[in-house]
Amino acid sequence: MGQQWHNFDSRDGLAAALAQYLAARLRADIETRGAACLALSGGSTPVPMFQALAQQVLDWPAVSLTLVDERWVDTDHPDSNERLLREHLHLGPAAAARVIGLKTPHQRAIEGEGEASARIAALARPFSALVLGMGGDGHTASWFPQAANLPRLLDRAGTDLVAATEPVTAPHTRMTLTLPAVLNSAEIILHITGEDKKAVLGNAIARGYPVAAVLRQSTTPLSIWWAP
Ligand SMILES: O=C1O[C@H](COP(=O)(O)O)[C@@H](O)[C@H](O)[C@H]1O
Repeated sequence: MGQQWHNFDSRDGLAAALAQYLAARLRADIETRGAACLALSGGSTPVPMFQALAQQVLDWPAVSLTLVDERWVDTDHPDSNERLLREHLHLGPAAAARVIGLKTPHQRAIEGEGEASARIAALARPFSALVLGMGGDGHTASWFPQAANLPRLLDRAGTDLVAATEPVTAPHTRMTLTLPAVLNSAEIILHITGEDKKAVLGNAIARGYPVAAVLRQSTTPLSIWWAP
C-alpha cells in the first residue's frame, strides 16, 4: 500500500512522461545488466504511450518486450495485444527490440500454457518494469472478476507464471501472467485514464476487485499514473 500517484492534465502528457520514464528504466538496466525487459499491457489506454516510447533513443536490440496478458486470437487479429504492441511500438529503431508474445499456435489457451510459461521463464527477470492497465470492472492483467480460476491466478504462493482463463465480463479466452509473475518486477506501473477508472480504483479494495491484489501487496513498488 502507500502507492505513489503521478497525475497529469492530459493523456498525451501522461503518455510522453511515462514513455520517458520507462526509457530511463530500460537504459539503467542495459547499463548495469546488459539487457532490459519490459512487460506491457494491451487494451486501448497504452496506445499513445507505445507511440511515445517508440520515439525514445535506446539501445533497442538490448530490449525485450513482453505482454502481461493476451487474448486468444491470432496475432494479426484486431483484438490481439501483440498486434497492438507491434503496430504502435515495434516501429523504426524500436523494431530491433525482441518481442516475446503469449499467444502460441495451440488451438486452446489451456494447451498453450506450457509454451507461454517457458517463454516467460526464459526472460531475464525481474522485469525492468511492468505496466498494468485496468478495466472498468476492476480487472487488471486478465484477472477478471468472477473468472472460475481467479484464485489460481491470484495465488501468491503459486508456482505458475502464466495461466489460461475465461473472462465472464469480457470477450476472448485469455492467457495471463499470474500474480507472482507480475510481482517479479523491479516496479509495477498502473496506467489508467478517466475519472471513472479513478473511482473504480478507489473502491477496489472495499469491493474486492482483482486489481486490489497489486494494491494490497508491499513487496513490489507500485505507482499509479493517471490523467482525466
Ligand atoms: O482486456 C484488457 O483490458 C485491460 C484494460 O484495457 P483498456 O482498453 O481499458 O485500456 C488491459 O490492461 C489488458 O491488457 C487487456 O487485455
